[in-house]
Amino acid sequence: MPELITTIGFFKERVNWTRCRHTPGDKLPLNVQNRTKHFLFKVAIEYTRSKGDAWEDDRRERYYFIPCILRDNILQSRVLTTDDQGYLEINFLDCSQGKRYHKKKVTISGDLDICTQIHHQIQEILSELKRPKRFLVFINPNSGHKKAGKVYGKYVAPLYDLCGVQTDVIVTSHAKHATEFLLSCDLKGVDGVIAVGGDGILNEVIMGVLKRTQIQRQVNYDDPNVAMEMSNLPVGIIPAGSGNVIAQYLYHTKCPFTAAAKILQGHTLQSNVASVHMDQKMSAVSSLILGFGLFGDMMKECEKHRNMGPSRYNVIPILSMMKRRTVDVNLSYQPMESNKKFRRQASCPGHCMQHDRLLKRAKSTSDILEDQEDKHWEKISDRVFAIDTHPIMMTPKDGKLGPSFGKDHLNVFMTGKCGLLSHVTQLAKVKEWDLHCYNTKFIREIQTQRFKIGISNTMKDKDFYINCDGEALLLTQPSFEVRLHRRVLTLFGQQL
Ligand SMILES: Nc1ncnc2c1ncn2[C@@H]1O[C@H](COP(=O)(O)OP(=O)(O)OP(=O)(O)O)[C@@H](O)[C@H]1O
Repeated sequence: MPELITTIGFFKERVNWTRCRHTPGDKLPLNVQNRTKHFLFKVAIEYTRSKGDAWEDDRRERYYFIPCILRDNILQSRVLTTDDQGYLEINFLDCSQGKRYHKKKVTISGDLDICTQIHHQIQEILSELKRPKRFLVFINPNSGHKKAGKVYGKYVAPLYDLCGVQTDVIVTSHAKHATEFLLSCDLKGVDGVIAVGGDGILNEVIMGVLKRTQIQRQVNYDDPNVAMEMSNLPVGIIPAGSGNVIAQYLYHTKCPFTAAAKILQGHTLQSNVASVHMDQKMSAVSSLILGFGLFGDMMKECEKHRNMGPSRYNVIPILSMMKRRTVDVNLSYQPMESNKKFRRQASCPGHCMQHDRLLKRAKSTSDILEDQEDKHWEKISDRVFAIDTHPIMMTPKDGKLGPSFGKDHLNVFMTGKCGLLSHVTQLAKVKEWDLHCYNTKFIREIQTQRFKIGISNTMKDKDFYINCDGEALLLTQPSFEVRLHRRVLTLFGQQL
């Protein structure tokens, strides 16, 4: 048995830590108030911390601080006995130190019946929480530092074992293995799919889950005119890759234990994806970033240097910037209402900043604002370095840009001609998620749910790439189409 300290705990406030008084010899009262957001103890407890603590030796007549366990943070409990004495061990998630979770254990000692009663109440709470019980897990041994398997073994498997969660683990043997597997496997009884690795393996899982849903519901996902249906099988990511951007968005940290715990807690949100269509096929889906031009080239270079590990992302982008090239593109898009309003404002006689900006743009580019044949598409021809969009939109939050899931449109950013220094400065601001990072004269912003990009005839013999969630996708024809599918993807995680 662990060493125990006898205290009486009074937990009345909605705080993580609260004051409790030691009263030796008091009979253990049972009062577990668990019906609200917090799991509150009002019991005499004997308490140990998993890490040593200064007050461990001091057993009498003083105040102690004991964690109050949030209902959502209970992991597991069990009753232990020695003669007439009962011990109740509760494992829980401590989130008192920032955004990361830590596993902690509290041991309550006292009358066996009372311990058993509390244990049953905890089991009741756990069943009310309706947490996932079984996961299908894909580990990409090639991700990041090639340690995804170790990460899973160290941080995830022990937690799920402790909580009695069943896992079917597949270590991928080749690229696209996860997608292929998900299209044909039996998912009966599976409450969620977990990718262990980077954004690339997550993308493969998402592709598999979404395609499977469309096939089951007879939706022709290859046709960009057709909206995809929602997949309600949640997908989670244990960060073990190089970038781990989506994990940061969903769990607010790149800590694999925290990600595993948050997936276990079972909170989900609906997210968007953008489909990429070429050659009458859906070539890819993006749930994070879609970048044509500079970011496509950059990702192609990064892939060539995969042997450098995650440090490739520090070096290769600089080299790619030095070699940046422009592309002559024809972009067609279906404008959102806000774009139409923007156009109306420009045609009115009043003076405003938007008015001025649009007039300048009309003079300097060959915008064709209204396609007579199909009035729902507008066209722009321009020479650009990059065209990017983010299915998880970045919106203002606490003085920076932060992720927003499930928005009703895509913001498409076209980076036009600009000096190298200005471009580098702007990208540095994007990296910092500065509020004004796209607010510069060489970037044009369009709001749309669908757009097409065509490369001008003079450049058709060159290779171009799309950065799709960190993977480089080669253009197999000189044009492609992108369509937003709103809230079709269920992800484990929470909006900040
Ligand atoms: N067994 C495998 N062998 C080789 N490649 C694989 C295997 N399993 C998956 N892949 C591919 O590895 C690529 C990269 O994986 P992943 O994104 O997980 O790691 P990463 O690139 O290091 O991380 P990040 O995307 O966060 O930068 C994916 O495109 C995936 O197709």
